Amino acid sequence: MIEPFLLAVRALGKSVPGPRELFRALDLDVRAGELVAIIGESGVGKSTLLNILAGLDDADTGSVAIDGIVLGELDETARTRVRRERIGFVFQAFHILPYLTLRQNVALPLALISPDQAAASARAEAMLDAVGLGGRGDGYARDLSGGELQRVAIARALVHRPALILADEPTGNLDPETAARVLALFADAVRGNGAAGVMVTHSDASAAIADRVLTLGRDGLVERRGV
Ligand SMILES: Nc1ncnc2c1ncn2[C@@H]1O[C@H](COP(=O)(O)OP(=O)(O)OP(=O)(O)O)[C@@H](O)[C@H]1O
Repeated sequence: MIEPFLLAVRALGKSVPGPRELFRALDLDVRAGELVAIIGESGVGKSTLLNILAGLDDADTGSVAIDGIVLGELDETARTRVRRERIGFVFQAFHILPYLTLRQNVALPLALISPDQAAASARAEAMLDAVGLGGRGDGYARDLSGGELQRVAIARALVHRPALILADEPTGNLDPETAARVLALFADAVRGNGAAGVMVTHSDASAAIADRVLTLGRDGLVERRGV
């Protein structure tokens, strides 16, 4: 059977020590080129869900399939490979490594999966250009503003053309104008690359750019209407 969705999540359940159930029977389908925003109160489990989608955390029940590959059926080595090759992650705190140049930071996901380091470096330069930081590749994180750092983080998440792009509060620390620019870039990247995008956010402005807005609660994700 051909899976029509790039990301297909079925009957996902997760509890944390307490014990406290975060969610159960959670389903989510995201098509190629579609950007979904997930909102919900603090502590409902949004970041936990994103980490499960990325294969960084395990669900208690249910399954996550990326491009038809079920993460739970893979051993750790295979799961790491899927994560490296098919997933781009924009973390809230950027995670730009301070001792690497910006070009090396952006090239890193590609350098991990490709032996052609020169090509990785050239592609990183093109990505920096695409996020408005052309010519800054030799610089370091300490030279950048918060908005610039977030743009580097987006360039790095996209450099290896991942099928699934995940973002945890991608505009969390940015002023409204910079946030709008970063969001537009992110949405273009998802749609332009035919990727599936899932973004966790508290911001209405961020949610507004998504194709669908889903609220996370105990019973899973519920579509918000009339945005
Ligand atoms: N490993 C763990 N052990 C114990 N509790 C955990 C663990 N991981 C997450 N939690 C708890 O699960 C809940 C969900 O956390 P999570 O960070 O996913 O929420 P969130 O919706 O992203 O919140 P916020 O919007 O505040 O970032 C929190 O109450 C958190 O303390």
